[in-house]
Amino acid sequence: MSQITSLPILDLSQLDGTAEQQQAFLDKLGRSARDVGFFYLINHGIDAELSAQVQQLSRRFFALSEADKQQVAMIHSPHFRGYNRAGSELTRSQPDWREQFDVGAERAPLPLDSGDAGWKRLQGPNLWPEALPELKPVLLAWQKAMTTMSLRLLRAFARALELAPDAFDSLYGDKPNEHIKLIRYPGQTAETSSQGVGAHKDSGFLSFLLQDQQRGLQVEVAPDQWVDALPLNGAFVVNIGELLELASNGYLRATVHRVVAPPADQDRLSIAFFLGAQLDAVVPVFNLPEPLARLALGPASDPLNPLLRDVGWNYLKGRLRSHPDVAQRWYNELLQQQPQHTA
Ligand SMILES: O=C(O)CCC(=O)C(=O)O
Ligand SMILES: [Fe+2]
Repeated sequence: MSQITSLPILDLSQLDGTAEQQQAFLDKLGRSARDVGFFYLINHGIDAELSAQVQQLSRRFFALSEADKQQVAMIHSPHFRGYNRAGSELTRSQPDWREQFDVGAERAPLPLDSGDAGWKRLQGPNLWPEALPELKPVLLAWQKAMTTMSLRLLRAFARALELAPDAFDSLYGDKPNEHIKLIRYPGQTAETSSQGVGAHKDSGFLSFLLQDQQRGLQVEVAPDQWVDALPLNGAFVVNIGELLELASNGYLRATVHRVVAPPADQDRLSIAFFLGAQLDAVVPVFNLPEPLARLALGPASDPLNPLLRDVGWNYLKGRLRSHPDVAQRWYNELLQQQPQHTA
């Protein structure tokens, strides 16, 4: 039984302060990341006006006609970008009751040879809705700001683990995985389950959630003990992904979380930003100083979700499992060769 009843609050502006303030931030970061794996981040420097614009445009996107949303349906994208209607994504084989729009780094596809690794197809352009041209510049501006801020936090994590501040730099290089997901959870109806998104861990380094006023996000602080991550104005909810769990040999926790669908006639909007490593990186185990290393239990092993140190394969594994229709259309050859990737 855990005593934790709410998430800790971290103030990123302390990193601009005196040596004592910086150390206080790093201590609290290390503790929060280890004990809960989830916290609120305030004074993060992301322009509130820009985040509000992202929220307003997301609402307008989800209010577009079905035909306009289908113009950017993910099934058209070998790079797993675009729109999915509620019920089409699976978590632990169960449909999630949420509609969503996925945006990644806006990069040209990699040139492909026939024998190339399947994950090389993940890089490529986004799909953008013709009916909402303002969405692209605003989301790309927010993505850039979020990448800068999150890399700063990742360097603070390295310091909190008593590693060199640039210890993780080569894992993301100049091509970090910058994945935005606009998410709308419709209210529950008699026909739908309460699974907004089923219990899961995130796969990357760090995840940031910009919530609206509607509750629903829950964090598993101890086996089967769930704490609400209630919306906190101006804050991001931050959590640790599997890459940091792997890199710290399990010293840091990628904590399980889920979203319960809102009541009937209400909805919930959440904007997620996932910071991941470069697709061609391989995650080493970093040598932590002895007092920390003694507390590292090794990364959790879950037979339903084996962790792969090869970043591209680990990311592709998650995408194939979450979006079987896209997998079937664009990765059919791979599914037949390597059925373990579809488990
Ligand atoms: O909707 C949220 O706030 C959380 C979403 C989430 O956990 C995810 O998409 O990985
Ligand atoms: Fe998540």
